[in-house]
Amino acid sequence: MIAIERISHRYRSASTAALDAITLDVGRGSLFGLLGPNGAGKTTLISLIAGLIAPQQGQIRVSAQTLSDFRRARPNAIALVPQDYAFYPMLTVTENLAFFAGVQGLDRHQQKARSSEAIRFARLESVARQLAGELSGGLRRRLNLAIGLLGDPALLLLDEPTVGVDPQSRHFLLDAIRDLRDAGKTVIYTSHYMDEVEAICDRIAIIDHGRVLASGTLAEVLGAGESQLLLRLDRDLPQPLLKRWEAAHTVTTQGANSICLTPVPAAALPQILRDLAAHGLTPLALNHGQQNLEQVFMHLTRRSLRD
Ligand SMILES: Nc1ncnc2c1ncn2[C@@H]1O[C@H](COP(=O)(O)OP(=O)(O)OP(=O)(O)O)[C@@H](O)[C@H]1O
Repeated sequence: MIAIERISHRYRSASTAALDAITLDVGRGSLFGLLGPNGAGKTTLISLIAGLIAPQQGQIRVSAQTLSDFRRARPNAIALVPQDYAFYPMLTVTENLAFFAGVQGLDRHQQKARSSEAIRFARLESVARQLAGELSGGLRRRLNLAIGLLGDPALLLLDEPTVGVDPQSRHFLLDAIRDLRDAGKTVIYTSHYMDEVEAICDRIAIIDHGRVLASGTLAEVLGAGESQLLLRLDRDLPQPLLKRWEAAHTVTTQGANSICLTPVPAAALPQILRDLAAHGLTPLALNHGQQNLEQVFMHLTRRSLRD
């Protein structure tokens, strides 16, 4: 549905580009996760897709049209649910929805129908008459989402929709996002939370410093990581063995007597076990396999998602 072709963007006051020749394809009806640490360029990218800022280089095509032609033909088809709360705290939930439905140019009948539908979908019935500024963090996020749904968008852009919410609302929001995808909407979703992205997204892209480091299905991106061996031993690793392993692997300490070796192809396991036996060490726990998304991310960026 969306083809992002070599999009670059540099803010006026910035010395480096926020986006540097980003190319991505997002299929119709898919749930696409954009992962990256602070400052990676996620918000800039979805602001470009939403048409809030104009691309300086490259182009975005939606349903085979240029973004501006698509937006002109279907002004409400792309909705952005921003990171910040985008409603009036002094208005009630219902008044906010009525106001934003009006902004979207819906007629009276549509305003009523779409507001009721958004309240129902976000399960805001019990707080419909409450001031938005008095809602809990989770309910505010749900109101943000409800406002984004008023125009019945085909493409929904969600910028960190679960930041600062309680576990129950987080669960609700993730289920709701999945339901939107199941109803045929295309959803692009940015997050710091690996577990969320692993749980709900069909495809993901890891971005950092404005570049795509990996993209594809979860299995494809995980496949780009290295195999690793996590070991918990009955005592400290002796220096000679550490030196020997460091010649073939990256060895990191993970806590008392726990270490992680990467890369460790399956064929290297028998020798590692022989090394342990030769030094009189007993593995208390041993876990060999693929890295998870967090580890792949660290491997690709050399930093944690929450730096
Ligand atoms: N209005 C602006 N003017 C100048 N530089 C900006 C502006 N907005 C963002 N940037 C810079 O552009 C880069 C990308 O920022 P962006 O907000 O897109 O990242 P992000 O991945 O969404 O980060 P976060 O998770 O913190 O929201 C950063 O280096 C940021 O400092």
